[in-house]
Amino acid sequence: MSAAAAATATAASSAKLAVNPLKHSSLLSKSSLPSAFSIRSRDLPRKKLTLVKCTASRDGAKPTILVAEKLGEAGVNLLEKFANVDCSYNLTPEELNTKISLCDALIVRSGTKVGREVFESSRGRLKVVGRAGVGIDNVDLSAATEFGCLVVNAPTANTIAAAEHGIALLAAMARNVSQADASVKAGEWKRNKYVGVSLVGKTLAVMGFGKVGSEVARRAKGLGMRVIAHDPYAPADRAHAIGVDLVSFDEALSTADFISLHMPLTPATSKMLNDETFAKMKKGVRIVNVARGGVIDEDALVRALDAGIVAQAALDVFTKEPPAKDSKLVQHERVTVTPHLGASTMEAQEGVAIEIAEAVVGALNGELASTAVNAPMVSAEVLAELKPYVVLAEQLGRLAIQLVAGGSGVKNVKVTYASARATDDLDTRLLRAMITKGIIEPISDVYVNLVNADYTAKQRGLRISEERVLLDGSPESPLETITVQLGNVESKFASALSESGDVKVEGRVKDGIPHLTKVGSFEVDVSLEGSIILCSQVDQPGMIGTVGSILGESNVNVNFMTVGRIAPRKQAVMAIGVDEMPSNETLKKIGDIPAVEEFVFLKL
Ligand SMILES: NC(=O)C1=CN([C@@H]2O[C@H](COP(=O)(O)OP(=O)(O)OC[C@H]3O[C@@H](n4cnc5c(N)ncnc54)[C@H](O)[C@@H]3O)[C@@H](O)[C@H]2O)C=CC1
Ligand SMILES: O=C(O)C(=O)COP(=O)(O)O
Repeated sequence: MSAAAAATATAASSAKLAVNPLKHSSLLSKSSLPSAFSIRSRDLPRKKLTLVKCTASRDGAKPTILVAEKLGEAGVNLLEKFANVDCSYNLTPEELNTKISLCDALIVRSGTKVGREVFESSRGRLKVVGRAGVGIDNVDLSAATEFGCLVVNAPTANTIAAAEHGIALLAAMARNVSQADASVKAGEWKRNKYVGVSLVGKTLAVMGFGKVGSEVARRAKGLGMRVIAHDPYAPADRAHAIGVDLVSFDEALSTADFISLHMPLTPATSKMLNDETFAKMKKGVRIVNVARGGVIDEDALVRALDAGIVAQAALDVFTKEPPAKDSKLVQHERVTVTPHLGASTMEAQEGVAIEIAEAVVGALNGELASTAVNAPMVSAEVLAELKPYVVLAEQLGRLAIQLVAGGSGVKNVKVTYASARATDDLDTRLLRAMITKGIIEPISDVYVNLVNADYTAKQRGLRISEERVLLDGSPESPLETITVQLGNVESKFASALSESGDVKVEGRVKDGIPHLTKVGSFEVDVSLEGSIILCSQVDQPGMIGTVGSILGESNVNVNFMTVGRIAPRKQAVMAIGVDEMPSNETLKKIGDIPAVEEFVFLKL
């Protein structure tokens, strides 16, 4: 007798009427297909792949999107085709917190602080924050992630606008354009006072060689400048391709005549220009900032200007926006300022509005946003290939947890991916998140999605270890099998225990459809759609017919039936896929069949 069979014998009586206690209720609608054992599962209605779906559209109602800052018309039009759109600008933090509990998505630019209180006030309804621009320093990403709220941005549509504004400020500063303009308008004509400096032949240090930085570099080369760049993460060959040398931070500071800032504001870049770093600069350096005010210690900049270390500065961004009217920095006569206009061109605003509207609508529709900031970004091709495996992963998690007696005690999850693909050619983040979702959602009120899966698992003390088994053969499909094992648990269906005592289920994708292929040590084959009844019995003739008749009499449509057995006439597990939920009475009749030792009903 195998270990599983032995366990079955002891657990059999207590598990006889194991009815699913789960709250998950998304049953497939009743199929119009005839009740026969040979129905192909691909004929059944398919579930949509849902990674971060909003609650409102689950009920069929239109979602509500709050647009809290001016967004280009084309973007608003796009949103209105899909949702109720509330364009309310200049909200106080209190007004925003009140409104947000009625919204599924929020769209902001740089002027709205989306802090923890916003997510708390939304009470779980807010599913997407769209940042209509690049910098997401005004959004509390950890709070968003904790609350399972996806944050997306529009990272490309304003790149050129920001780069052009950087160049505009560079040239305007070097030639005192704004000061001279104000002077002429005040009735003066001071040609000697506003003599500038030339750009050609000067060294420009681009700090942050990303999208904007590299476009600034390209344009500055066109103006005849020597361009160097500092960026700890940028590839040297990309810089070389446009004739730029990547240098260290200190070398950039000490050799530059002009410094242009293009890194994001992060804890690491906060106040990276400060008293100490200004002291390393060439005397008379000129600084342009179209990144974020916070990357400069503004008081230190005033000191550096007064000390003559910095000859001039041109600033589009400030630590606090708008800055105080009497700000020494803003009022400094050698400082040129604009009110955060980097992204403000007609073209960029139109582009950004469309980019963010598409991302937000896509996310509310459950699509994986390619501009997600707090969730794995997976390309459309990879996602298309992984789609059935993502469904398989969630269903295996859902099945495994339902096989555990008192499911909430689960702490250890082992996932094994068997694949002929090289390790770095298989992105398991999505699969892990979906297994986590499948395990946690049936036993809690937490809504798990791709955004908060790892965080939620950690919070609940769920340790998920992943293992790869490298198979021989051609890696046409990304995966052969996924196995989910829950360790140190008791099962309500003892035959689901592996030899090592874990609850174990294995599945694979066949013809694009996820299948359950193993329960404990028993090989089965049932498509993962609808619900499943697992019965353990001594293998004998007539079992399929007996169970089939009970289900048929109760008008429960069977879509699949298989029997996995250790050996003929020994222990067997029968897996029955059903389209409808059988009544308790029907389940009891199955449990009362003398040969049935234990059974369990599992909802997908
Ligand atoms: N003033 C405005 O209206 C606008 C401002 N921006 C700001 O410009 C900045 C850059 O935007 P993109 O180029 O689109 O972003 P990006 O992500 O393409 O580039 C940022 C670059 O900074 C680099 N970086 C990170 N830490 C660094 C460090 N410590 N030192 C040097 N480089 C570092 C990164 O490796 C990356 O290459 C962002 O802060 C964004 O918010 C962007 C658009 C408009
Ligand atoms: O995209 C960015 O990072 C910007 O700074 C642009 O900000 P804005 O959308 O104009 O408030």
